[in-house]
Amino acid sequence: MATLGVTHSTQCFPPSNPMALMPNFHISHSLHLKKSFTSGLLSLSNSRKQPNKQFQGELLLCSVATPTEVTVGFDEMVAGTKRKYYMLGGKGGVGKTSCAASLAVKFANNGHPTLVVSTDPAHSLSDSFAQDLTGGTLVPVDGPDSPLFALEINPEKAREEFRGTQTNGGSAVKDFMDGMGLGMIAEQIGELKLGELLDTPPPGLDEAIAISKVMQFLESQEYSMFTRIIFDTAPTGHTLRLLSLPDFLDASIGKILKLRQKIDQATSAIKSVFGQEDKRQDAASKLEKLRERMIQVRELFRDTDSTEFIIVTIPTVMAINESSRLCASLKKENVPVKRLIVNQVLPPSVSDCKFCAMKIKDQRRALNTIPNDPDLSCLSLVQAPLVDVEIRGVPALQFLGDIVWK
Ligand SMILES: Nc1ncnc2c1ncn2[C@@H]1O[C@H](COP(=O)(O)OP(=O)(O)OP(=O)(O)O)[C@@H](O)[C@H]1O
Repeated sequence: MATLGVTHSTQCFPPSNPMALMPNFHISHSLHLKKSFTSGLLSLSNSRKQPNKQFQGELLLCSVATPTEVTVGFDEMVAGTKRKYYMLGGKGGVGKTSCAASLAVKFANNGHPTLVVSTDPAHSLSDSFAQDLTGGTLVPVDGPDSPLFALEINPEKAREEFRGTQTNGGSAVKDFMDGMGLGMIAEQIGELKLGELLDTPPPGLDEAIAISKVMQFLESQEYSMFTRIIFDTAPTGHTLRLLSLPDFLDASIGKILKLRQKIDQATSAIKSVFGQEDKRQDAASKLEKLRERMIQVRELFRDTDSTEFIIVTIPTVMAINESSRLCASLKKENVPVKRLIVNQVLPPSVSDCKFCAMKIKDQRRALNTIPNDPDLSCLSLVQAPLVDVEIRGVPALQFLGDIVWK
């Protein structure tokens, strides 16, 4: 079956020709979409009769400029059977889920048993795969050649465990100290933000716990088959908070535990009177566990051998600016980032639609800011076209994946 495809080049900035930022769309017969994903993609239905016709518009020939350039195509992503983690993040609504799901399908079709996980509280993986993935367990996705499983993890539910720690631990410590007349130490603990930590968990904690839960799953034999793990993360703000969270928690929990230890030692003779020893121990060990998990998440995010953070954006100045800030924060935190996906790029218009012409111009203007951006300019740029149907279901994701992941 001849179906539509769109080819484009993977780019690296700065370009030799900064104007050469419009995508080069080709029609190809190379895609074989399973089932019937044959709608008028890219409004190019007429061109189906003219395979290999190259569309109007400038070639996207942003050449490689830096001598340190690393090839970051799909070949590099797919190579090897050692487990790799890909985190996709960016502004809300830019297409993170569509890109994450399409990457998962592509890995699975290239022989990798793959797990795609959503840690965004507003899940859309189910919608993307057109399959019910709710329930917090691994669900097999029908269609790809190798096993593909998806998991929508409920970050709030994952936090319940920690909520338990907050309630038990908080009241146990407070009651205990009130009873002992240790108001001064209570104040000290207050300064250590114990109350804050226990009453209002810092932003990013939900997602960090969700990620650490997935990592726990993955340690078990049952899940050892997965060689590619993709995280569809929550929008940028959450990611930024998540990145700084482990250090904050590490320091706070560490101080809290140290102080508790001191209190426990000082009052060991009479603390059994309060009958809360078990509860306190439990709270302390949960806090300790939480700290260990946060350290694990921090290490995962910074592991250049196994992890890559991929920024997804759209060609608007606002989204690109936000991506730049995200990129700067990721770099500052030593999170490996090499790729920028610019999604929903309009194909050059063949009609005399004024709105389209204006929109294309506007997108081009936004795209032109990338080569001059100090943080984004060193990333490898991949452009994905805006298609004229919603990307839903495995055949559609396979189609998108073959465009984006080359
Ligand atoms: N290249 C594209 N062409 C056409 N539609 C697209 C494209 N990419 C994404 N979409 C559509 O845009 C909508 C939002 O996409 P998606 O859910 O992947 O974004 P998101 O960044 O994960 O959103 P959120 O931040 O809300 O989780 C969906 O309806 C999706 O089908």
